[in-house]
Amino acid sequence: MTQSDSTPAIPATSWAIIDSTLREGEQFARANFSGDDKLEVARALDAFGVEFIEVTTPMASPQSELDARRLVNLGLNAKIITHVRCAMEDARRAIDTGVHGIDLLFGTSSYLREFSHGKNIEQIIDQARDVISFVKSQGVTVRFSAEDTFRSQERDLLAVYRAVDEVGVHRVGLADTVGVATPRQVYALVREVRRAVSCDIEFHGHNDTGCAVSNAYEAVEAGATHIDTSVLGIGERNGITPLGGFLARMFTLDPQGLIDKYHLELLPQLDAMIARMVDLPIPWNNYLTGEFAYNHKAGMHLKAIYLNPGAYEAIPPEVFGVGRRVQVGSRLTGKHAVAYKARELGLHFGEDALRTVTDHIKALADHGDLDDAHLERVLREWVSA
Ligand SMILES: CC(=O)SCCNC(=O)CCNC(=O)[C@H](O)C(C)(C)COP(=O)(O)OP(=O)(O)OC[C@H]1O[C@@H](n2cnc3c(N)ncnc32)[C@H](O)[C@@H]1OP(=O)(O)O
Ligand SMILES: O=C(O)CCC(=O)C(=O)O
Ligand SMILES: [Mg+2]
Repeated sequence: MTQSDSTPAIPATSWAIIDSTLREGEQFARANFSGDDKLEVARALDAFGVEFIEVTTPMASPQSELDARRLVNLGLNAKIITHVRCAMEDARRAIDTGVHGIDLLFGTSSYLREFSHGKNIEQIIDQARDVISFVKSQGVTVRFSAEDTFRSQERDLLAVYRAVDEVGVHRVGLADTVGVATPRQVYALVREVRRAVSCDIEFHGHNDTGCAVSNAYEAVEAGATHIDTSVLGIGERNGITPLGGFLARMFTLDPQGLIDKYHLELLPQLDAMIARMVDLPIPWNNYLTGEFAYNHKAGMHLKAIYLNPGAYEAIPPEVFGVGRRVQVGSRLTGKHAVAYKARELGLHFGEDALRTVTDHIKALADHGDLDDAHLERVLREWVSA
């Protein structure tokens, strides 16, 4: 049973989405959004109701800078944030675009300290203090994230997070940059950071080991307030927490809360829009919107599905604007499913005939599943046979 009482397991009001399709998503191999694409994506995310939209740094290229300005000028409800290095020059350029918020990052793992920027923890803290103070002085919301958090030393992380909290950062970020964290590690570290700082906490999780959704969930359970997503999960390598997957996870914990917060029925359009822009199909097993996400086939399932779809569905598909498919013409079918299908066609079989026609369908399906037209033909032939 989904938990739909007045006290949800994890209230949807306790977290917000920072959708990074226009930042992390732009780092996906097949993404090369035009300026107009970005406007379309931002408007669609805003109509859906995400709270924040993260966009590529204006440092990346002249077009990126122009696009950031255009996105800010759309006047959406969603707040526009840009994602920049923890450097004064980047912060200045970001503020100049008029964005509502700035996401700063600095790698704290030995990998990134050695091979990316070459700074030690003290230097990171000093630079973070300066840049955060500057951004705050401009009246802009600022977040600081320790890139590659889960391969960083805990004592370094806590020193950095405490230092930026003291200078009044609005949010700290934990980033599973290479997708290596386990759900239990995410829970434990977010819990630790929750005790160490008073500001909000953001989580950004990659999917290299298939844990992006569960890690985002654990982060929220441990006290994270903001979760990074992208539509279809697009991002560097195999991507990050997908918007649809994260919402599916959270829906079961507070259905009404999600319905109140977002236009969930617009998810199929969002997924289809990004699939079109990156010129790839929506994966067949995609959360909620995959072609077969609501396909029911086995006879034991079909019997119950006809009586109450909730028997084999955690989330009602119509809430997310999708439909279910009931596949009756396979060797796994059962008499209840065949009887329902027959009734839909206005046909009625007695008990013995039903058994016989069901067995006949199974035997036929041993040579390949029957599509709807074939199934109908068989049922009509056998009812009069
Ligand atoms: C995990 C992530 O996804 S992080 C976000 C990644 N996003 C991007 O990289 C956005 C697109 N990037 C770009 O357009 C470019 O990389 C730019 C404009 C940011 C920088 O371009 P370039 O000056 O040509 O440098 P390049 O990309 O080759 O190298 C990265 C530079 O950033 C520095 N750097 C890396 N991380 C940080 C940081 N957190 N804070 C400050 N500087 C940093 C590196 O030291 C290096 O500078 P250096 O040459 O002085 O050593
Ligand atoms: O800034 C962040 O928190 C995340 C940056 C990023 O994309 C990553 O670390 O994978
Ligand atoms: Mg990332």
